[in-house]
This record gives sequence, C-alpha cells and structure tokens, in this order.
Amino acid sequence: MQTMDIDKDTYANKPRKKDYIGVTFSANFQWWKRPSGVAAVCLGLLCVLLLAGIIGLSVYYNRIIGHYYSAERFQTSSLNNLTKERDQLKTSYNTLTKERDELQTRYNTLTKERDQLQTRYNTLTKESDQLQNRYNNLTKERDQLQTRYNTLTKGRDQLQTRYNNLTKERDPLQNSYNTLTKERDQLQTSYNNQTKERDQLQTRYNTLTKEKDQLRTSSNTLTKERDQLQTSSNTLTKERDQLQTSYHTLTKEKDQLQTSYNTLTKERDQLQTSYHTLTKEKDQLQTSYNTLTKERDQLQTGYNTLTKERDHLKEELNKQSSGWQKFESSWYYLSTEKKSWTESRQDCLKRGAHLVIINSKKEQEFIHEWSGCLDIYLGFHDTNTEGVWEWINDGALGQSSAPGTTYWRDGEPNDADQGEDCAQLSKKSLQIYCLRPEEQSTMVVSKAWTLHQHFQGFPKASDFHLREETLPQPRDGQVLLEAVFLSVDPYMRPYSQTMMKEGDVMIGSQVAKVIQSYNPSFPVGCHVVSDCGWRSHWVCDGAELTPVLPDWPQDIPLSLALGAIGMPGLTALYGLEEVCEIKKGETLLVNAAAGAVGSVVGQIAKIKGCRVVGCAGTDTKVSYLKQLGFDQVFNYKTVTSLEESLREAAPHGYDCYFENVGGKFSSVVMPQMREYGRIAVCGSISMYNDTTPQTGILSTPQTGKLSTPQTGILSTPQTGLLSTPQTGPYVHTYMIFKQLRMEGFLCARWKHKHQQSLRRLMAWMTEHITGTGPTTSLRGPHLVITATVSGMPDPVKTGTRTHT
Ligand SMILES: NC(=O)C1=CN([C@@H]2O[C@H](COP(=O)(O)OP(=O)(O)OC[C@H]3O[C@@H](n4cnc5c(N)ncnc54)[C@H](OP(=O)(O)O)[C@@H]3O)[C@@H](O)[C@H]2O)C=CC1
Ligand SMILES: CCCCCC(=O)/C=C/[C@H]1[C@H](O)CC(=O)[C@@H]1CCCCCCC(=O)O
Repeated sequence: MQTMDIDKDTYANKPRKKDYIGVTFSANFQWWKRPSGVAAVCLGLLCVLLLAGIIGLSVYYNRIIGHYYSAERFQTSSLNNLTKERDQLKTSYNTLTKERDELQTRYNTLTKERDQLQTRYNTLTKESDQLQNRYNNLTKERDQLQTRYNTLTKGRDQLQTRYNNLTKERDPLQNSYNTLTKERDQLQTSYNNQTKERDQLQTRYNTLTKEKDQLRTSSNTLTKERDQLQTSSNTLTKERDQLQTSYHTLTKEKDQLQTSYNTLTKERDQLQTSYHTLTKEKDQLQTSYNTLTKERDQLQTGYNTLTKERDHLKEELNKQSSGWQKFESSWYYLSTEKKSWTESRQDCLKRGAHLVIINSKKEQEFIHEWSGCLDIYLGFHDTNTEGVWEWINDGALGQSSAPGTTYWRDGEPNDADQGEDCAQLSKKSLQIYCLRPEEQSTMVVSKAWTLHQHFQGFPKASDFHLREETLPQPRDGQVLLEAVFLSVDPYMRPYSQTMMKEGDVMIGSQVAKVIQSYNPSFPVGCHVVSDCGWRSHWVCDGAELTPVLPDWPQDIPLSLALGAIGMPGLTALYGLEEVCEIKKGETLLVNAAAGAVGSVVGQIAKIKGCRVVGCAGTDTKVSYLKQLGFDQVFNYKTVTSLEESLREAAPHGYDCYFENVGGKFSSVVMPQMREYGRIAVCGSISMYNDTTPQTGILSTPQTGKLSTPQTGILSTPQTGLLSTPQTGPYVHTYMIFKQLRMEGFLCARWKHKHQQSLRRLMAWMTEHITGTGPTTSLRGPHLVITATVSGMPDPVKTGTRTHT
C-alpha cells in the first residue's frame, strides 16, 4: 500500500486512472493552502513588519541619542532634521495605520471568504465521502471483475494453449482424415460390391434355408414316425412278452382247470344225482309244509279271533266291574261325585271319555233310566259363542259328530241365571235345560317374571319384577298349563333388547304340564314345550305347543326337552350336519363346550368318529367334558396362551369350528383353521353384555360398507339392535387363503326336521342310558330351574345348568 499527497487540485482526491490498481489514496488536508490560512499568514507578516519598524525606530533613536551626546554641538542643527524625520515617521506611521486598516479590511474579507470556502469545503468533503464509498464499491466490483478477468484470462490462455495444441494435432489428423476419406471411398466401393455379392448370397441362402426347412420337416416327420414305430415296436414287444408269459400261465392254469374241471364234472355228476334225490325229498317236504302252513294259519286266525273275543270280553268285564254300562255300541259311566259341569268335563277327559252326547231318543231314555233318574250333565254347551249350542267333540271315543236334534224343555235355553252355558238332562222331565258351567270361580292366578327395565351389561335382580295375573277360563280347544321347568338362555340378553318393552313378561321356553284341557290333542297330564315365557301358568290353544315326545322314557329327565333333546340339542345337530357338514376323521373345535349346545356338539361329533377339542371356563367343566369323551379339553381362562393351547390340542389345525363365543376367541382360532375349513357361527355370547359401542369395521347389512371403521351397532334388518360390534382383527385374509366357509345359522331354519331330529337325539340318549350304544352316546346337562305354583325361582341366581 502506498500513501500519496494530494496534488494541487486539493479537492480532486479521485484515483488517477493509471494508478488505481492496488493503491489506496489518503486525503491529508494542508492548512496553509486554505484561504483562511493565507489571511493568517498575511496578518503575521504585517505584525512582523510593524515589529521590524519599531525595532528600526528604537535603533534610530539610540543612534540619535548617541549622536546627541557625541555631537552636542550639532544639537541645535539637527533639531530641525529630527523634526523633519519625526514628521516623516508620523507620515509613515499614518501610512502604516492606513495600510493596517486596509489589511484589517482585507483580513475580514478574507475571513468571510475563508468561511465560505470552509462551507464549500465541508460540502465537498461529504461529496468526497460519498465518492469514496462509491469508489470503494467500484473498487470491490472492480476487484471481482479483476478476479473474473484473471480467471477468464487464465481460461483463455489455457484454451489458447489447447487450441494451439489442437491446431498442431489437427494438421496430421487432417492428413490422416484425407487419407481415410480416400480409403473409405475405396471401401465404400468395395462394400457396395460386397453388398451386391451378399444379396446374391442371401437369396441363395434363403433358397437353401427353405430347402433345409423342408428337409427338416420331412426329417422330423420321419423321426416321429420312426419313434412311434419304435414305441409301437417296444409296446408290441412288451405285449408279446406279456402275452407269452400269460400264455404260459394260462396254459398252466388251463391244465390245472382241466384237471379241476374233470374232478368237478365228476363231483357235479355225483351232486346232480344227490340234487335229484334231494329235490324229490324237498318237493315232498314242501307239500307237507304247505299243508302244515295252511293248518297253522287257520289255527292262528282262530286263535286271533278267540284272543280278540277274550280281550273284548275281558274289557267289557273290566268296564262293567268298574261301573261302566254298555248301551248299543257305547259305554257309559256314572260319576256320583259332586262337580261343576266344567270339572265333570275334565273328569271325563281324564277317563279317556267325554260328557254324554245324545244321538237318539232311545239313548236319552236309557240314560235317564240307567242313571236312576238323576240330573245328568250333557256334552252340550254354548261356551264358544253365546247362543250357539253345540255338542262337544272331544273325540276321545272317535265320535266326530253330534245329532242335530235336541230335546229342550219348554222355554229353554233361557240363560235365566246369567252365564248359563251348558246343558243338563233333567231327572224329572227327561228334558234338557241350561245351567252355569261353574259352581264357583276357579280362576287361576299366574305368577310371571317381567322385564322391569332393559338390561345394561350383565342382568341383575332389579331388572326383573314378579307380578301376578289372573288367567281367563280356558275355552274349547284351549288348555291350562302349569310350568315344570323354565329355561334361561343366552339369546334372551340380546333378543330382550329388540323384542321386548319394559313391563313385558320375560321371553323363554318352558316344559309345562297340561292341567286343564279342552283340546283332545293335549290331554290333562301330558307335557308340552311352550314359548309362553317365565310364568307359572298359562292358557293357550294347541297351535303354539310342541308335545314332549309321547314315548319319553321315564328315566330321562323331562328338563332335557329344553336342553339336549330340545332346542339346544337341535342347534348342535344342525350346526354340525347342515352347516359344518362334518365328516368322520375330521378335527372339531367347540367353545362354551360345557354349555347346553356345546356339550351336545362335542358328543355328536364323537359319535360321528371325529376328534373333538373343547374349551370351557372352569376346571369342573373341563373334567365333565373329559367324562363325556372329548379328546382334548382345556380351561381357556387359566391357560397361559390360548393360541398355544389350541395349537397343542390340534397341531394340524381344525377342519370344523363350532362358534358359540365370538369376539377375541374367534380371532385366535381363525389362523389355525385348515384349508377348506367350515365355521358354524351359532352364537357370540362374549359380546352379548357389551355396553360401550366400539369402533370396528363391521358394517350394517343396509350400508354394505366393509372397510370404513364405524362406531355403531350391529343390527339385522328385522330386529335392529342386537349386539355391540368389536374392533378387528379382520378375518378376510384367512378366509380367502384357506378357502374357509363361515356360516351363521338359526336352528329354526330346519323346523321341518325337528320331530325326526328330536327322535335321533332321544335314540342317542337312550343308548347311553341303556348302555346299548357306543361309549360316546349322548348325555346332557339339564336345567335345575323348576317352577311351582306356589312360587317362582330367582332367575338371576338359579340361571345355571347341571349335568346328568
Ligand atoms: N344359532 C342358534 O340357533 C342358537 C344359538 N345359540 C347360541 O349358542 C351359544 C351357547 O348357548 P348355550 O349352550 O345354550 O348356552 P349356555 O348358557 O348353556 O352356556 C353358555 C356358556 O358360555 C360361556 N360364556 C358365557 N359368557 C362368556 C363370555 N363372556 N366369554 C366366553 N364364554 C362365555 C360360559 O361357559 P364357560 O364357563 O365355559 O365360559 C357359559 O356357561 C350362545 O352363544 C347362544 O346364543 C343357542 C341356541 C340356538
Ligand atoms: C346376536 C344374537 C345371537 C343369538 C343366537 C341365539 O342364541 C339364537 C337363538 C334362537 C334359536 O335359533 C331358536 C330360538 O328359540 C332362539 C330365538 C328365540 C327368539 C325369541 C322368542 C321369543 C318368544 O318366545 O316369543
């Protein structure tokens, strides 16, 4: 770096064009070159002049004094001179004073000028600073440009060098290019010649190829023909060899057969002889057999006739001895017990009879006389429609019609005492009059459990309410039922939500006894299954009733009509046979296995020769299932891993899965299904008490959405809310890759098969009881809830099942 003094042009501290590279200018301002400085210098000079004048004068006066003393004599002469000089000095003093004043004026002028100059200087200084900044910026730009310039210069130099080198290289290349061009032209010429030759060759080649292909085709054809011939030859050779072998074998066999044939011919001849002898004997025997058979049949017919006559006579004797009287083809019994018409009607039904129906005047007279002229209730009433009198047709003795004639007393029927709905034969007049069927009210009061409030989560005692209701008198065709066993089933939890309103009697099936009957299909004392709910008594007509199998063995508990030989047993059977289509040798998994359905599922599968794995929630249930013959059982609540336990129980997986539980359990089973497995979705009990709706992908049948997570409830189109859906995992992948079939079902689908299916279940059960069946014949848990007329059980506390 170099510092330079500014030149005469004080303000132009601009860089000089040629010197600016790498140089920084410094503007050092010099005071004496400013106007104010000049003025100051002038003033100084004036002061110096004045001082010099004063010094000159003092020197002059010293000289004069000296001269005075030395030349006292000249004192007087020189006085004049001195006066002159003084005057001259005065004059020059005045002149100097004037000059000083002028100088002062000029000084002031100069001071002003200096101030103006100072202002201008300041302005210029600012401009200079701005210029300096611009200069600095330009310097930077310049430096950058310089750098770029340098770089470009270098690049240019390198390019120049390369250009020079290339120029050097280009020349020999140009030469060789020229040479090559020449050569290429020559080559092009020869290429063209060659191409022509190649085309000619190609044409020849194509011709040859065609000829070759034709030859190859012929060769292949020939090869095939040869191979076929070879194969035929080999086959023929083999066949020939086999035939040769067979021929030898056959020859041997023929020889052996010939020998046997000869032997057999001999034996046949001997047998033929004996056959003829035997045929003769047989014919003789047949003749005597036919004669004997005829004699036996005649004897049998005689025997049967005699037996019938004997039985008839015996029956008549019995009837007569027990108070029955015969008139024409009918029997009559006279009960002397005092009863109402209704009670008498019941009494007749119990005896397998009915109140008397009068078919003729003769019969009426017989009854009157034989009864000893008593009042006799007749089977004649208008209980069904007031004023329409009809003969009862209980059908107990096969009578299907009653006479159209009646022998009413004059003025009858008159309904004199309100409610006269039945008829009596008067002991006095031998005429019929009407009277009330009841002497006193025998109205039945039923006890019924109602749904006090809809269940929230697990049902509790306060959700139920026990109430009494008076039942109407059963009418013609109706029966009065008394509950014997009530059923508490899982479906009640979800179905109550949709089918019931608060205050309704709880839904449910029961085994009931018929205690009054005006319906011949359900005589008093028989048992039926009724869907009348949790009530002690009920009046209904037969249409709603299912008779308990008529030949129900005494040693099988009737409660099983609500279990293994009832709806749960049917569900088990249909789930296995109709849905799973289970086959011998297959492996089955069933959960809730100790329940009414599950226990029958496992046992039927064993009867069918399957391997059965069952899960239950207590060790007692596990032991019970082992007793029933299940192959593998475990307590799903205490195992460390459900997945591992399922795998250990059936390492090769499950062919069939009878699903009662749903929820997480089924997600664990799904991966362990075998290819083409079948899943019978019977129930999903683990979800019935859910209270909080969960987010899941389950969709409603209406929307058909499958994959969008929804918060909501699973519903059926018919019933609405049924259950609370759960979150995945989702089964589709397993179903697709294992090609599974998963089918939900309700037992009622096969209603048309119920009777025959109940008989099959009963047969399996009987085999177990009698010990005549296979070791795995059916046993069943049965209900312990019994209802009595006096009181109803607590449905929450007693809702359990025990086992036979
Ligand atoms: N589709 C149809 O037509 C029919 C379907 N069903 C269904 O079959 C299934 C079984 O009915 P059924 O045998 O009569 O019932 P049960 O009342 O005889 O047995 C039910 C058993 O399920 C188990 N269980 C109860 N709650 C749960 C739970 N949260 N998680 C897992 N297991 C539970 C219990 O056994 P454990 O102690 O072993 O856990 C309980 O004892 C039910 O889902 C029912 O809805 C029934 C009849 C007809
Ligand atoms: C999500 C709920 C699944 C319930 C499955 C279940 O347990 C079904 C049981 C039915 C079985 O198929 C036959 C029945 O009797 C059960 C239904 C009962 C319906 C209520 C009847 C009401 C009444 O008695 O009037």
